[in-house]
Amino acid sequence: MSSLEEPLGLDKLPSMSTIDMIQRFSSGACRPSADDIGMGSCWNDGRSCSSSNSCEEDYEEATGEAFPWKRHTRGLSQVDSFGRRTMSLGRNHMVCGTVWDSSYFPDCQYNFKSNKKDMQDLTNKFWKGIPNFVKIVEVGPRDGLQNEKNIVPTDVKIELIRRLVSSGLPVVEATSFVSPKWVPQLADARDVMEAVKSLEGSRLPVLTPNLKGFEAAVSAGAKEVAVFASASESFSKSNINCSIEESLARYRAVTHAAKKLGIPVRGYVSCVVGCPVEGAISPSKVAYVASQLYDMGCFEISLGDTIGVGTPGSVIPMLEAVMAVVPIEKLAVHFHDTYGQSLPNILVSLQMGISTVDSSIAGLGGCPYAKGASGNVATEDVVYMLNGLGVKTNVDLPKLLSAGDFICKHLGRPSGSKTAVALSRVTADASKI
Ligand SMILES: CC(C)(COP(=O)([O-])OP(=O)([O-])OC[C@H]1O[C@@H](n2cnc3c(N)ncnc32)[C@H](O)[C@@H]1OP(=O)([O-])[O-])[C@@H](O)C(=O)NCCC(=O)NCCSC(=O)C[C@@](C)(O)CC(=O)[O-]
Repeated sequence: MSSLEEPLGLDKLPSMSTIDMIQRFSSGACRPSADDIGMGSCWNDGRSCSSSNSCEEDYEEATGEAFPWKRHTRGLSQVDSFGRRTMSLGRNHMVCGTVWDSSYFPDCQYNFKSNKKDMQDLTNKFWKGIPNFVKIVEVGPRDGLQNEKNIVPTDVKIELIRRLVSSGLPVVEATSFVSPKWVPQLADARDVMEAVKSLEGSRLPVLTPNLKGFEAAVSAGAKEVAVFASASESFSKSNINCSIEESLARYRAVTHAAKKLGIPVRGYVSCVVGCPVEGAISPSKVAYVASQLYDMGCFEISLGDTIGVGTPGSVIPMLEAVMAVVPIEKLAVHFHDTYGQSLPNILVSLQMGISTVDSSIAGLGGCPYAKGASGNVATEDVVYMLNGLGVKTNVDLPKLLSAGDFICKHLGRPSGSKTAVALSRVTADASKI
C-alpha cells in the first residue's frame, strides 16, 4: 500500500479497544513519580534546565510546584478556575498592520459556560487525563524551513526565531547542523545559531546527525541538541544514509560527548506509525528505538508521524507500546498534518498523559526525504485548541499570529494554520463594520 493513500487505522495494527485504552490512561495511572519528571535525567547536574524558561516560572507560580513539566491531572478543585480561564489578551494587538482585538478571538467568545455540576461531570468523563500545562516545542525554523523550495534568507530566519521566542514559546528549534549537500536550506546553521544564541526566554535546540554536526553546533553556541533516528529501516537509509543500528551507534557517540559538556540531548523517532516505503510500522519497532534513545541519555523522546498518516486508531497502540518502555513524562508527540489528523492525534495523546507537543508556525514543514509528507500541525491551531481546553501554554496567541504572518508574507503564500486564516478573516470583516 502506498502509505499516503489510506489512513492507518486499528485494522492495520494489533487489535485494542480504543475507548478502554483512553480510559486506562486517563485514570491517572501514568502519573510520573516525583523524582522522575521532565529533564530529571539531563546531564547537567545542578543546572536547572528550566532556569531560562519563563513558562516554567509561570507554571511553578500557578501550581506552587517545581517545574519542569510535571504533569498534573486536573482535579475537581480546579474546575472553577477552568471555567473562568480565558486567554489574557490585551486589546488591539497589532499584527503586521492588522488589528487583533481580543473580542474577536473565538475561544474567548465560546468558552464553555456551564454550572459547576455539569463541569465536574464533563471533567470526569473526558478531561481527567489532560495536563494543566502543555510544553509546546516550536519546530518551524528547522522542520518548517528545511523543506522550502526557495532558500529563506538568514536574516528572515533570525527574525522569525526572535518573534517566536517573544511569543512565549518555551522551546524553539532553531536549525540543523546537517550536511549542506543534503539540506541546503539550512546551510546557514552557524550564522543563525550565532545570531540567536543570546536570546532569552526560550531554549534553542538544533538537530545534529553525528559528531561532526554536534561539534559544529556547540562551537556556534548551541546549548541543547537533538538526534534523530527512525523506526523505519528504509527511511533511516534515505534520511541519514545509514541503518537504524548505525544511527544509534552515532547517537551514542553524540550523547557521550554531550554528557561531558553538560548539553541536554533530545531524541526523535520518525515514521512512528507509517513510512513512505514500508507502509505501517509496528509499535514494537518504535518502542525499541525510543528505548534505545532514552537509555543512551536523551532527556526527551519525540515521536514523529513524519508523513502524517496516523489516526487515533494507530497512534494509541503506538503510544501504549512506547509508554511501556519510556516514562510518559519523557515523551513528546510530533504530528504532520497530511490527512488533517494532527489535532485528534494530539488530543488522544494528551488524554493518555503526554504533555509535550511539537508544532510548527503556520503549519510549515515536511521532510525533504519523506515524499508526500505535508507540513506539521500549526502551532497557532495547537494553541487555539489548548486555550479552548483551558490548558496553559504561556504562549501569546496574537504574537504567535504575528510571527506566522511574518513568515507567510516572506514565503508569499497563505498560512497553513486554520486558526490564523479564520482569525484574519474575522478581524478583516470587523474592520469593515
Ligand atoms: C547524516 C548525513 C550527514 C550523512 O551523510 P553522508 O553523505 O552519509 O556522510 P558522510 O559521513 O559520508 O560525509 C559526506 C560529506 O558530508 C559531510 N558531513 C557529514 N556530516 C556533516 C554534518 N553534520 N554537517 C556538515 N557536513 C557533514 C562530510 O564532511 C563529507 O563532506 P565532504 O568530504 O564530501 O566534503 C546526511 O545524511 C545528512 O545530513 N542527513 C540529514 C538529513 C536531514 O536533515 N533530514 C531532515 C531531518 S527531519 C527528520 O528526520 C524527521 C523529524 C526529526 O523532523 C521528525 C519527524 O518529522 O517525524
